[in-house]
Amino acid sequence: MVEKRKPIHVLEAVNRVMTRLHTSGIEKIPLEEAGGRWLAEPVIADEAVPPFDRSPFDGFAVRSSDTTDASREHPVTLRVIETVGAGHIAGKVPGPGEAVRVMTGTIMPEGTDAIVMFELTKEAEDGSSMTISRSFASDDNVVKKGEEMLKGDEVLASGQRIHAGITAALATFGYAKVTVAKKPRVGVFATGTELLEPGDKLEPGKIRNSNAPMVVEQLKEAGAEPKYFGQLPDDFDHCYEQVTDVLGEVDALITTGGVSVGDFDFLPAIYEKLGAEVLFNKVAMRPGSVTTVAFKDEKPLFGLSGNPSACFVGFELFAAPWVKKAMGAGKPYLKQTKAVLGKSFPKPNPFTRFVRGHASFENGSHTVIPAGLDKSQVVTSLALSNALIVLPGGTRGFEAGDEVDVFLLRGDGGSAFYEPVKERRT
Ligand SMILES: Nc1nc2c(c(=O)[nH]1)N[C@H]1C(S)=C(S)[C@@H](COP(=O)(O)OP(=O)(O)OC[C@H]3O[C@@H](n4cnc5c(N)ncnc54)[C@H](O)[C@@H]3O)O[C@H]1N2
Ligand code: MOO
Ligand SMILES: [Mg+2]
Repeated sequence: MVEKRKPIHVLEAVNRVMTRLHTSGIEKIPLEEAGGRWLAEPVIADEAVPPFDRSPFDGFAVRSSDTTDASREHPVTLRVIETVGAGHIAGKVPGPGEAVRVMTGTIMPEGTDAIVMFELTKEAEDGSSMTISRSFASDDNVVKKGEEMLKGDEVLASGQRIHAGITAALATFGYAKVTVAKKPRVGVFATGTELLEPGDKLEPGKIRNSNAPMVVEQLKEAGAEPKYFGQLPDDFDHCYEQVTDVLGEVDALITTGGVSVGDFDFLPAIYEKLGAEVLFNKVAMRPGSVTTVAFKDEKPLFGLSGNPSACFVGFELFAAPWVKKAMGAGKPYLKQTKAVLGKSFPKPNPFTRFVRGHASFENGSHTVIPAGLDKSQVVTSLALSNALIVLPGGTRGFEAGDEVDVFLLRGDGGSAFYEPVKERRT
């Protein structure tokens, strides 16, 4: 007699996984390796930025009081006493009627309080003087110390994913090493006697393993350190032995296939023999209803479906946010938005459906259309998708023009929480 599983809502399933302890520990890594990781501590300005008053132009540093009477009719000529480039400090202090030639980024010479760009001056052939025909006030064209940040300011809160702009801020404030959460090591097994590797020639009854390379890639996108342990045939003893063998080496383990109720679906029995705590083994969603998550000694075991689209969705909903939270992400979930359905989806479903779709942002509105065949077994729709369209379960389908919830795949910023979509429409 086949076991009857009780489906739980997606939100409940997500919460059961995400409320478990997430610890990978922290480490300090070189700035140049920190891209894609999450800040485990806030970035604090170690100094003001800019750290000194400086010139924003190639021009002349002047004493504004010398220019008060300058006009087109009565130009003022100042003696140029020195030339200073960025990184150098003026050696002389200009007196009345004197100016210093400075380049962009140069610290303001002592005694000067305004910058006149070259284009507004007339220089003597020999460079010994220059003439201006308008007045300048104190601080005109001076970039002031601390204009951008003051010493001790919080520049960035922790929990943000490090991109090029954050790298620039880290470099500015002297973070040659950056404190980040350690990458969780996540093991991957593909189960199924029918599986061949991508380089193999097809044989009757066999298919190429697409789940393992896909999940490894999803893990990389999520920022984890994937470790692919290979394929396992549908043999209980062999699978059990392999799973127990590798558990010590990883922080989490993902398997694909073998989680349903078939005669050779051994994952449920493996969880039982391991004494793992099964959080759920049926979710009210399509695809991926058989997705199972169990914990063995605080290590999650993600039993993803063998069907490629179900495997993909199960990863994005449960494994990816766990990985990101373990890595210190403040916003571990897929980015969520609303979009207009560009094409009708007439098939009703009692469960929430995550349709692989293509979202585009044009003329100020988001439109999303289903990508390819919407079946759990389908692989190619995944290649065309950049979004999951969330269609709540109910008794009728959806029409073009309906507003729908959308999860954006591979987006840079995520959401802080898994927003409960209506799980059932009436
Ligand atoms: N009696 C029932 N049968 C099934 C149910 C059910 O509720 N009652 N659920 C169906 C649903 S929904 C899904 S989804 C699948 C899930 O099956 P498993 O997770 O146990 O996966 P397998 O049986 O091992 O494989 C399913 C399917 O996927 C192919 N596969 C497996 N691994 C890979 C891989 N690495 N790369 C590409 N394709 C893979 C496999 O050949 C099968 O065709 O169960 C339904 N059945
Ligand atoms: O769990 Mo299956 O993927 O719903 O189709
Ligand atoms: Mg099966």
